[in-house]
Formats: sequence, C-alpha cells, structure tokens
Amino acid sequence: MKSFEALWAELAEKAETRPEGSGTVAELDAGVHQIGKKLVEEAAESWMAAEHEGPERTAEEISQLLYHVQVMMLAAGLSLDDVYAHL
Ligand SMILES: N=c1c2ncn([C@@H]3O[C@H](COP(=O)(O)OP(=O)(O)OP(=O)(O)O)[C@@H](O)[C@H]3O)c2ncn1[C@@H]1O[C@H](COP(=O)(O)O)[C@@H](O)[C@H]1O
Repeated sequence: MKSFEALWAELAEKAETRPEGSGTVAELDAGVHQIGKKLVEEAAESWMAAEHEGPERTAEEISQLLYHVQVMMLAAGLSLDDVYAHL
C-alpha cells in the first residue's frame, strides 16, 4: 500500500528524471490548465461516487483526486511543506 508521502516522492522523482512513458510527465507537459481540468473532474467523480456508488468506488476516485492534487502541486512548484503549512 502506498502513502500520500510515498506517492509524492515517486512523482517528484518522475518530474525530475522524466522517464519515457510516464503519465505524470505527460500531464506536467500538458500544463496547469489541463491538470486543473483533471483535478475538477476527479473531484466531481469523488462527489458522485460518495453520493451514489458506495465506499469502494469513492475510495478509488479519491485516490485519483489525490494523484491529480500532487501533479498540480508539482506544476505549481510547491513542496509538501508549502501545503502542510496551511493545514
Ligand atoms: N496513482 C496514480 C493515478 N491516479 C490516477 N491517475 C491517472 O488519472 C487517470 C484517471 O482519469 P480518468 O478518470 O479519465 O480515468 P478512468 O480510467 O476513466 O477511471 P475512472 O475515473 O472512470 O474510474 C488515470 O487514467 C491515470 O492516467 C494516475 N496515474 C498514475 N498514478 C500513480 O503515479 C505513479 C507514476 O505514474 P506514471 O507517471 O504514469 O509512471 C504510479 O505509481 C501510478 O500508480
């Protein structure tokens, strides 16, 4: 099982090393506008799953939302601490 911090470490390394075939690298190259659309889409899908589809689908959609949050953080040049400072 992967934690939020472990996923962050993995994505930050991919952003740095830009391996071939990485969806994260492709998303970062697509830019903040495209990442924002995915973020909103996954937020809406999380909401719909919570309202209509049960806990397992909701967890799946929220995991995708967390992934896109991290991609947006990378695109915005933020660190975990930059965000944690506001929690
Ligand atoms: N956790 C994720 C992750 N969550 C979501 N996504 C992406 O977000 C997309 C989800 O968008 P969609 O809603 O269109 O997907 P869908 O297939 O229609 O699924 P549903 O929403 O309908 O359930 C997926 O197809 C992936 O491209 C993710 N892409 C990658 N990761 C992890 O990130 C790491 C790095 O991945 P790469 O950069 O691709 O190597 C790996 O550990 C991956 O497991």
